[in-house]
Amino acid sequence: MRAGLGADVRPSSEECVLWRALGEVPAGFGPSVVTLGVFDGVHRGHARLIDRAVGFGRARNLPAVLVTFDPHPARVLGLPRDTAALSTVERRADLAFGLGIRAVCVLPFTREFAALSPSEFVERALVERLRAEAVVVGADLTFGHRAAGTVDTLRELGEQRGFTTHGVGLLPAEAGVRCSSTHVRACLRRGDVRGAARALGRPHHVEGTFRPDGHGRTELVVASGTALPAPGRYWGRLGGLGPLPVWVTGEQRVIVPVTSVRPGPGGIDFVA
Ligand SMILES: Cc1cc2nc3c(=O)[nH]c(=O)nc-3n(C[C@H](O)[C@H](O)[C@H](O)COP(=O)(O)O)c2cc1C
Ligand SMILES: Nc1ncnc2c1ncn2[C@@H]1O[C@H](COP(=O)(O)OP(=O)(O)OP(=O)(O)O)[C@@H](O)[C@H]1O
Repeated sequence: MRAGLGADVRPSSEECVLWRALGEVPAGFGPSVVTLGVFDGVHRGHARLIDRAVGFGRARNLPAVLVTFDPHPARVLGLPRDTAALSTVERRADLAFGLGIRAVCVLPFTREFAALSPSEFVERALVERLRAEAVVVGADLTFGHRAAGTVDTLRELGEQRGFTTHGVGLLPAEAGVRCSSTHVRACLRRGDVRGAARALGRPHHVEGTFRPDGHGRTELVVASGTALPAPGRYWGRLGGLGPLPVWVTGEQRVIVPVTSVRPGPGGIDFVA
């Protein structure tokens, strides 16, 4: 994050910032246009929403801010859903910056945070800190305690607190299927990396640490909780290499049959 985005000072055109809590938003920041949700993977549906927010921001000369929750709310609340991470928070932010977002604000999602009512959340995050003038969300957004807030709730609160609310129609991934992080995770679970790429708008990318595997090959070790395709053989791109055949094992590892990969942090794009 870079400092100095306060007191009605607009960021310069290259400047993008990542705040890891509401408390990191500089006093006096805003006004702004905000888009809201988890945004794991930043798929094509998310990109539609971000485009809309960035467009509003440009038209009003306001920075577009993406508010995201981490970890995934369903994981924190123990809901029976696959919440394997499609992207780290840093990658999520970089993808959003690439689409024109100027600031990403990560809200650590805890049980205590989940207990905030829709109006408390709106007041603390959108009004006090970000001074939202417009809020752009998908038509199915829910927020606040017991997921009680909807786009209509947001619209009512906005009318009272001085921001406009814009619900964006949901983009399908393919006929009859909404483009969602859940859909991408389901594609990966069945090894359909092409389906995942169609929804994401790019190949699924997995980050981790490369190291020699002791058998004349290289392995990428990924953190638990990361969404990997089902165990099996795929085509991957890494660094300047590929596509190469790669093997996903059941132990959060991807085997690459070459030794020329530099050990250390890196990632693989699953292209087929
Ligand atoms: C302040 C706040 C409190 C929340 N509390 C709950 C909750 O009690 N139960 C729940 O299932 N989800 C809760 N959520 C999660 C939302 O319902 C929703 O999953 C999240 O905001 C992501 O939005 P989306 O998946 O609808 O795009 C809360 C979200 C926020 C911002
Ligand atoms: N297909 C879509 N088209 C337009 N907006 C979307 C689409 N999917 C999600 N959104 C919106 O993007 C924001 C972020 O949503 P979120 O990350 O919760 O999406 P998701 O893909 O449904 O995630 P998950 O499947 O993990 O619940 C929300 O405002 C949501 O309404």
